[in-house]
Amino acid sequence: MSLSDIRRVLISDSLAPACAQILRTQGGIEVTESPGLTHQQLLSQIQDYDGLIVRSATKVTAEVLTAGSRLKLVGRAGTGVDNVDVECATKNGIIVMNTPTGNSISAAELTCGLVLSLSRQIPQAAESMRAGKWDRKKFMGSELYGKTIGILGLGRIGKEVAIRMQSFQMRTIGYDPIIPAEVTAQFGVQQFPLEEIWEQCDYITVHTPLLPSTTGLINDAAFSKCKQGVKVINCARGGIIDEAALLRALQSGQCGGAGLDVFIEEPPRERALVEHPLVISLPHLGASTEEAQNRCGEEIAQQIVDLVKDRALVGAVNAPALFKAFSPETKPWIQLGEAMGNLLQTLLPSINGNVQVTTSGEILKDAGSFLCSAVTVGLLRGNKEKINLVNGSLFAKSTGIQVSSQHFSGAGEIRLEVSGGGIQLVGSLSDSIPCLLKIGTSEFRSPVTLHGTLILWEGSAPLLKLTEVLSEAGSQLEMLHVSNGHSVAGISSPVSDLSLLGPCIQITL
Ligand SMILES: NC(=O)C1=CN([C@@H]2O[C@H](COP(=O)(O)OP(=O)(O)OC[C@H]3O[C@@H](n4cnc5c(N)ncnc54)[C@H](O)[C@@H]3O)[C@@H](O)[C@H]2O)C=CC1
Ligand SMILES: O=C(O)C(=O)COP(=O)(O)O
Repeated sequence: MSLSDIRRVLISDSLAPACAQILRTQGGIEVTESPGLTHQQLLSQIQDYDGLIVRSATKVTAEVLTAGSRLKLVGRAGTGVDNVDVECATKNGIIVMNTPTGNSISAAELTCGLVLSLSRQIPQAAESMRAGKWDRKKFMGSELYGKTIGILGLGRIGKEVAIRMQSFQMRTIGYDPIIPAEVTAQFGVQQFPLEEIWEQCDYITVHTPLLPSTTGLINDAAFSKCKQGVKVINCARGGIIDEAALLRALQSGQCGGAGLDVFIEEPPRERALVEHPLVISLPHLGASTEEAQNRCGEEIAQQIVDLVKDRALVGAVNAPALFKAFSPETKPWIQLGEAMGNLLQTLLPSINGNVQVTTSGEILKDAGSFLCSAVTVGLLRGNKEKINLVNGSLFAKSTGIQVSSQHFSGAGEIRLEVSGGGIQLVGSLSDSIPCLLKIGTSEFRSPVTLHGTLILWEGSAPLLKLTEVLSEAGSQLEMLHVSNGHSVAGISSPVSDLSLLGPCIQITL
């Protein structure tokens, strides 16, 4: 099963029309657009599709992924993939890809809009005008000028928020455990430990993914350390600000207002926050601009077309080994690893225990992990229906095979060794073509191209017998390699009866 073989795609959320158009015209893909499918409808239809494209509304659960028996890809036209069970997708060998930059500006602009709205209660004032009032006293605001905004999460969106709020001459401080302080200083954000952030801020905005470490990042304890009347904004994910703690802080006056675009449950059935007079709430609109939707729709479509055309793998969040299979430098090594794993599987009566992958040569210094995945895919091909470079290493663990790698540097040969069950195979590339050099102590006089259908036997070549059997079977000898122990023949098509040649094995790579 090739992961690039994507013929039918289902779009189950509302996306820009450009997405389907690019898939159809550039990828030759059949596209069904069904925004607003119910979970039950999705479950009953997904088996007909190779790819599914969603925004945040469709919940791509384990049930959906399992029902999608031919599903190879889930595309998220947007940033957060928390509506996709990525772990289950990986187990099932399904690529999950997103377009993380396409909607950053829109989300940042909306965040800034909420900061401004909170400072002057703009939506509340507009609402009171609509109700026929002229209430100038009630809506006394405060300037942003000279105030401090704390930005938690200084990635793509956090950075854009900082740059924009600086034009109001706000002081921008923040915290991010990954982005170095020197980097954020370049866009005007001074970082502090979280403990020192709370007491400094007039506004706090969160721009992190929802992780165990960010769930309830702003909670009762954090609110209690904040300035009285602090205003908070969440345009990231519901739950980063603890909703119950926020309600308590609003009721006590510790929090002076909140701008919420996202909720733990969407749409929120619990209405206390939405109905609170100091809360400005929105129905998850961060990415809802024409520009962001066009970008995300076009990008996800282009990424899928690139995959289908075998040009590149862009935006995949769960397939580091597969990514290597698209790079011209590493692609032939991946092919070699798969072919050697497959050869080892054919030579051994059963595979369990340890398989050792040994690389040598400077250019393979960091290749251990993706070559282990490639060897595993070859080892398990035929035993596991959906084995590929997305789930290779996960499958090895569950099958009781331990594939580990070691590397020898130095100026010697660049080669790959795969050993298991007492058999050692040595391979390398010859003009970028995967080749076998040795089986145990049998060293081939010239490299054996690992491609097409091969037959392998111990001993020298019974050339006459071989050509006779092959011609009777309608096949032809294409190459013959001999060594001090084994011989390998490349043949034009598989042969059903090899018994006339004695103990031979046939392998199709
Ligand atoms: N409301 C909406 O419609 C939209 C929401 N989003 C959401 O916005 C959030 C941020 O998106 P991006 O900026 O693109 O992500 P990003 O990955 O570029 O940045 C996230 C940052 O959070 C940091 N981080 C992780 N744990 C942290 C912690 N404990 N404390 C502080 N920082 C932490 C990371 O180091 C990273 O730099 C995501 O949750 C995304 O799903 C994105 C687009 C639209
Ligand atoms: O990209 C994200 O993370 C978002 O939250 C945007 O969600 P949406 O595409 O508008 O359903």
